[in-house]
Amino acid sequence: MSEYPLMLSLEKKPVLVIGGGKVAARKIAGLTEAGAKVTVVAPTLSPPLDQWHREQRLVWRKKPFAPEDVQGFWVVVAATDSAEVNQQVADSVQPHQLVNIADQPQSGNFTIPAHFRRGRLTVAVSTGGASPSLAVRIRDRLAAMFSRDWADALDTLMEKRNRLLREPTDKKETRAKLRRMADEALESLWDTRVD
Ligand SMILES: C[C@@]1(CC(=O)O)C2=NC(=C\c3[nH]c(c(CCC(=O)O)c3CC(=O)O)Cc3[nH]c(c(CC(=O)O)c3CCC(=O)O)/C=C3\N/C(=C\2)[C@@H](CCC(=O)O)[C@]3(C)CC(=O)O)/[C@H]1CCC(=O)O
Ligand SMILES: NC(=O)c1ccc[n+]([C@@H]2O[C@H](COP(=O)([O-])OP(=O)(O)OC[C@H]3O[C@@H](n4cnc5c(N)ncnc54)[C@H](O)[C@@H]3O)[C@@H](O)[C@H]2O)c1
Repeated sequence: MSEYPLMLSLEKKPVLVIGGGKVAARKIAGLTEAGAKVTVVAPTLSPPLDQWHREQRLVWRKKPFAPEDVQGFWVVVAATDSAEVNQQVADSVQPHQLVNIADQPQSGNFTIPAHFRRGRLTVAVSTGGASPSLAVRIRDRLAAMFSRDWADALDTLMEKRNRLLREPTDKKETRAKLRRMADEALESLWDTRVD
């Protein structure tokens, strides 16, 4: 069976990260960028996470993981260096919780794809855990094909689209215009490489 790709709105949502090391820091960077309210359960924090804690960008519960810690969190990420603890996290969540297990993807119910952004454009690459290193390499090759100009172009497209959708014109005509706008953007920006 294949996985279902989705983009998750995490603004103000409580997210629990177990572990305070290198991998946890990367996940937390992405989560806070998405506006999540991150709580970390870990006996120790790496220097960057300790800094974020002092800046009150995360809540730190200084302790080893216990199964009841997952209660009340919509999203849970296990990123400790202990396979046993990570598996314990997977075993503690309820079926309605989203859980990512950094060292045993099949024990969780979501993984994080390698990705890059150009403003509102997100390009994500997943190998479903087959080779995270290959996903990163493919991501890097694709990223080189997308200049920074895509960000502005998408803002402009969104404005134009919203304006068009408000106009009381024929639906067919609107759709044709929207497609033409997309074609023009693609024509002018495709393969405008990053220097
Ligand atoms: C894309 C990215 C997103 C993110 O983590 O945010 C991500 N891994 C990244 C980095 C990275 N991963 C690894 C290294 C060290 C090796 C190296 O340097 O190559 C580095 C680099 C580093 O840590 O610096 C190795 C690794 N990864 C996993 C295992 C465990 C295992 O599979 O057993 C092992 C150890 C076994 C091995 O080596 O294979 C597991 C997972 N890693 C995934 C995603 C998910 C599947 C994605 C997919 O396949 O589509 C999945 C299943 C779970 C998850 O969702 O976490 C992020 C890109 C960062 C960026 O943007 O640059
Ligand atoms: N998914 C990925 O992208 C990816 C990439 C590389 C490695 N990994 C795997 O991720 C794991 C973490 O790697 P790392 O480099 O971040 O390790 P690390 O050594 O930098 O950090 C480990 C953290 O786990 C915490 N921890 C240990 N026991 C704990 C417990 N009982 N409760 C709560 N926290 C506890 C420690 O305090 C520490 O903060 C490893 O298992 C590694 O195999 C995953």
